Amino acid sequence: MNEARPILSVAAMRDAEAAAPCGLTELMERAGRGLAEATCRFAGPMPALILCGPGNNGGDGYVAARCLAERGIAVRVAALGEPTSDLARAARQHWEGPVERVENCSPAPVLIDCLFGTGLKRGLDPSLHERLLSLAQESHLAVAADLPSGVDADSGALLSPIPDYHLTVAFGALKPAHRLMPAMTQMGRVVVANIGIEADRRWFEIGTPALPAVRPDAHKYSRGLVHCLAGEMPGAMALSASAAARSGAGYVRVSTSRPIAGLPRSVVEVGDARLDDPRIGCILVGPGLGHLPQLLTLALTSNRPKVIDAEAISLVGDPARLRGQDAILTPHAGEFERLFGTLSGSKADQALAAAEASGAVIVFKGADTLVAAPDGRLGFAPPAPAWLATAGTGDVLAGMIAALRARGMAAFDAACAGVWLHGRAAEHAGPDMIADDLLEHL
Ligand SMILES: NC(=O)C1=CN([C@@H]2O[C@H](COP(=O)(O)OP(=O)(O)OC[C@H]3O[C@@H](n4cnc5c(N)ncnc54)[C@H](O)[C@@H]3O)[C@@H](O)[C@H]2O)[C@H](O)CC1
Ligand SMILES: [K+]
Repeated sequence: MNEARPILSVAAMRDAEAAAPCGLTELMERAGRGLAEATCRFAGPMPALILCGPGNNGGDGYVAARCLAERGIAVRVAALGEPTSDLARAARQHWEGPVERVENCSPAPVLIDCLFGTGLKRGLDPSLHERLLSLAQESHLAVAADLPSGVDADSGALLSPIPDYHLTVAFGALKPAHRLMPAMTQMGRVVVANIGIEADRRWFEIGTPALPAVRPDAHKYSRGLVHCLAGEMPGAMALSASAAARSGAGYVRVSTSRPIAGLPRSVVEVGDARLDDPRIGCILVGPGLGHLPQLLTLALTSNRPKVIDAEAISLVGDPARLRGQDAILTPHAGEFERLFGTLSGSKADQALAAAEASGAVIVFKGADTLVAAPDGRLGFAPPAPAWLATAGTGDVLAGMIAALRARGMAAFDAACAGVWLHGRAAEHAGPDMIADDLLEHL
């Protein structure tokens, strides 16, 4: 797997800052320098206006102003008032230029927002967010330092309206909001400035997967047998089974009571089949299931790994029923709520709570898909095209994950890999794709 980018909550970021051997002053210096560097690369030598807030996000702004001025860029600074933290006060003192007032400063081609970062506690006052929106509107490029001011770093919620940014420079590590809705869609390109902190890697952005190699002595069973349980609407399982076959499973079979149209000829249809067959690498139940709870019950009687998708998720009834199962669940928001109820906290908190309650790997789908493991690992999907939001793409994802699991990947790794490949397949398929088209890009 490519070096996955770590994601730190506000609390984890504070711990990492405190543990940094270089000290906080140097961290701020590196953050400000990284912001100036990224802005220059992105915007070139255009004149810039930096808005500085009272805390350390503002401190980064004063450092960036000094660095931009050293590069010969025409930079102005406007502040909300005097800095309130010692670090920011020191950074302010090292800025030798004038400091204007945010309320009445004039705009510039590049706007750099250093008003608030991870310390935001509530939405900006209406007059301030209006001012931010209008200064961004009058600029050519808007850059956010760490986070757009108005975004809750842990949940991705907008505490007050923000403009659309072209660039967001995260310091040290991504924060959950960089990969959560709705904030993630307004940040433009997100880059991480390395400031030399040691980041915990239990939460991370899902990166390019390392897929198991096909061994020279492979045969169809050793490459992974996926057993699909077709339900009342077998078209959905045709998509899943095709996706499993195209995702490298050695053998895909579907148990069904009637012929299924649209299956590749390599996928085998069977009547009754034993589900305790040790050759089964993964069972898939849910796509097109309809009201056949007995098929879920059947799947749960087997000790084989399983992917539980779609209607089957709601039919589980009680998350505790999954304890001891080697299961991956792939709910969208509605299915998630039907099984787990209304959980509190951010989407990240909810995904982790669901994984803990069920003992299963949870793929909590959406524009900001998360993969949560019961042991606390959490993968955040990199942004995927919005045109994935169409009927049947979930069936394809479930089939892909089942194949990767059957190929011997661990449940959490298979789920992360499936989510990543699904997003990239959609990029290749293009905006006019339907779910069937994804199969040609796996
Ligand atoms: N992560 C690192 O290693 C480093 C991060 N740095 C930067 O510091 C900010 C976080 O700084 P902090 O001082 O904790 O918070 P803020 O600057 O975001 O703001 C805190 C300040 O603002 C007040 N406040 C909060 N919300 C509001 C509001 N809606 N209206 C008015 N005032 C508000 C709050 O009470 C505080 O006084 C991080 O994002 C990085 O940019 C450092 O560079 C060091 C390294
Ligand atoms: K900011």
